[in-house]
Amino acid sequence: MKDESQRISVLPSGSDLRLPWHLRLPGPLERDFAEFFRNSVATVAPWAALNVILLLALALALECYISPEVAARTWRPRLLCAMLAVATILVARRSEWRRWLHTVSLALAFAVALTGDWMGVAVNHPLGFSLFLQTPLAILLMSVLLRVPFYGAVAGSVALIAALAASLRASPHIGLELSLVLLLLSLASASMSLFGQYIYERLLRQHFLSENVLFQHRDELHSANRVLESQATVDGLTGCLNRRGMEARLDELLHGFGRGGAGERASVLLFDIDFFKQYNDTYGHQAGDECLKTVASIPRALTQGDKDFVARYGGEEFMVVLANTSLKDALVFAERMRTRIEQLGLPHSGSRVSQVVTISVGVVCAGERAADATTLIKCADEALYQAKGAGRNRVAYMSDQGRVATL
Ligand SMILES: Nc1nc2c(ncn2[C@@H]2O[C@H](COP(=O)(O)OP(=O)(O)OP(=O)(O)O)[C@@H](O)[C@H]2O)c(=O)[nH]1
Repeated sequence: MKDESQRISVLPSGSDLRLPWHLRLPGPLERDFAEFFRNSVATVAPWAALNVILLLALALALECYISPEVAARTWRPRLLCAMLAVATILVARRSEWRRWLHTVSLALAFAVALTGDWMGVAVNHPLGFSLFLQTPLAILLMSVLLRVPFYGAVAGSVALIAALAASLRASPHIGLELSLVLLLLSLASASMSLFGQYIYERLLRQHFLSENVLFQHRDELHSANRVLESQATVDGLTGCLNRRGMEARLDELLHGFGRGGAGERASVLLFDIDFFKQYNDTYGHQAGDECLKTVASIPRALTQGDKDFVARYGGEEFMVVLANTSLKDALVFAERMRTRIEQLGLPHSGSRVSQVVTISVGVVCAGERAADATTLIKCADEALYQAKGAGRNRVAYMSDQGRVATL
């Protein structure tokens, strides 16, 4: 039951994915989102800016056609706007300048609206009021095309509408009614484009948040799996591989034979502590556990190869597998291990062979006539049995001919 709840807790929960109404993401996610947002806007911003340049050119052409005097006043402000549009294209395309994208986009929208206001006040022509329409167009440009972030677009829209109101008041050619119509149009444009911008940014943030949370949980899931995997193959008391881990590693090693993996040899050493039952009876089960841990630390310290390993085969029985090791070398290892454990000097008054803890070892080598894991373990067990029978605290081995001898 406990395991099940732990497993479920690594999956995303609803609260991880809930985006607040004000759109702000928690902590560093907000910074990451800003970059993600800028990069997504950068792909459309150059086309939006190009669109602005074309419209500015068309407006100027129309002004030249209707009234060359008006065009003589408006070409400079229109050129300024076109230059800012070019700057927007450049900033969007260069990744090292991209952090300025929203600032330049805002500057372009302000330039379009404010030059419109200025021209509307300066130009005296029956169609001059249309110049004030650049404000609602600039608001649309800022939110819908250049995708300035929502709060920037709100502030920008308020400032542009205030500037329009001031310009209309200052204009000697525009009456109150027309002023109200123009203001209403700008307000309508602002409310619709800001609403659209809010929805768009919300969807984008939600998508970003979901992906991030899922990635995060996937990583958590992977590390939890790694922990579970190691728990399933490692013995909790000694830190050696458990029997399941041992079987997997030994199979892997033996399957590598003939594929140039770990060479064509491997030696298997099976050992157990002499008179361990008496040790438990004398010193208690807990001291027995400590003794197992200390004894296991010796072969773990002695094994060096990547493919060598030590496993707790069961109870007080351990297995050492030495990859690419001949019988001769395995016997040297076994003898060294036996001596080191004896030299630990762990008192064992219940033992009938020594005053300290000792081990008996059975060794077998999988050579050219490579055996399967079961046969190898059976042979090592037979050798261990002989070591016990020959008086314990010694190493016995099975030769290539299948004969058992003690050292
Ligand atoms: N403390 C402790 N004891 C264990 C553990 N696993 C097995 N044992 C004990 O190990 C003892 C093994 O006893 P036996 O199989 O009779 O072997 P032995 O007394 O070592 O005798 P020989 O192997 O013939 O020298 C048993 O008493 C088990 O209870 C463990 O995890 N902790």
